[in-house]
Amino acid sequence: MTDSPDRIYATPQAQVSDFAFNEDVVRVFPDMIKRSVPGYPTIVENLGVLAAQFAQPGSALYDLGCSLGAVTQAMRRHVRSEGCRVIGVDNSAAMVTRCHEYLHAQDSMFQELLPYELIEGDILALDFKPASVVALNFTLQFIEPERRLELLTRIRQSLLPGGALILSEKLRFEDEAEQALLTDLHIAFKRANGYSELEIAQKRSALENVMKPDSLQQHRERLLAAGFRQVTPWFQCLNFASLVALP
Ligand SMILES: Nc1ncnc2c1ncn2[C@@H]1O[C@H](C[S@+](CC[C@H]([NH3+])C(=O)[O-])CC(=O)[O-])[C@@H](O)[C@H]1O
Ligand SMILES: O=C(O)C(=O)Cc1ccccc1
Repeated sequence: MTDSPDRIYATPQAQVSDFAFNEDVVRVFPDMIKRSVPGYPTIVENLGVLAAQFAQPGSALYDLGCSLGAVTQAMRRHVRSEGCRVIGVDNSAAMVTRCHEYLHAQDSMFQELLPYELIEGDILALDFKPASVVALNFTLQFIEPERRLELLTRIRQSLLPGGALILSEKLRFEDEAEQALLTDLHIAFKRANGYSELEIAQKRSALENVMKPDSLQQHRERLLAAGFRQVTPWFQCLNFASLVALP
């Protein structure tokens, strides 16, 4: 389980196919996400701290679109509330298989971790248990835009008093100049992390039809429409942000 370097887009492809969370991506995912998402390690670690703050005894903590379980691991390390369990959900079989291995490894390294459950399935079809913490860490942007409100409404309905939704996303900016500046800075971040111009361009084209970021205002309005009463950004690094939404 070493971090294999991401070279997926390093060679020219005649036609770049749509990005998918398949076995090739799973193999390099820890390296890919660290080198592509500014602030990712800080967000993940602090998600554990936030989860500990909002966790209610005897409730479920969801990691929706858990990939390899980085957020699940952070929650298991930080949360001390009695009778909680972390439920990781992802619809990529390749991710879930590898996620099991990472969580077993965590179990062998630490004691007194929260129990966990992994579900291979679509978060749009999930039957939510009463939850105190729900994390959507860079997952909502991969959900069809017209289904986002329905998902957030179901999350809101499953949240217990004192709980929270933590939503991390790549942001889009309505102001053209701001969008251009932060896009350029994100490309500079990728370049600084060793990605070539070809890798950056091919990945951008692979993500075009698959990942659809919203603006902060769209997120805020949709969260309020879903029934959340307070929406507070707690982190932003370039065009990547994380919000806490309270029921
Ligand atoms: N409908 C769906 N149902 C379930 N899973 C889904 C769905 N759509 C996409 N996914 C899953 O959501 C994850 C998004 S990655 C999350 C990173 C992680 N949270 C992390 O903190 O490391 C974000 C990124 O790579 O930028 C993938 O594993 C998909 O299979
Ligand atoms: O690479 C990008 O441009 C991104 O916006 C983030 C990302 C990170 C990992 C998988 C898919 C998208």
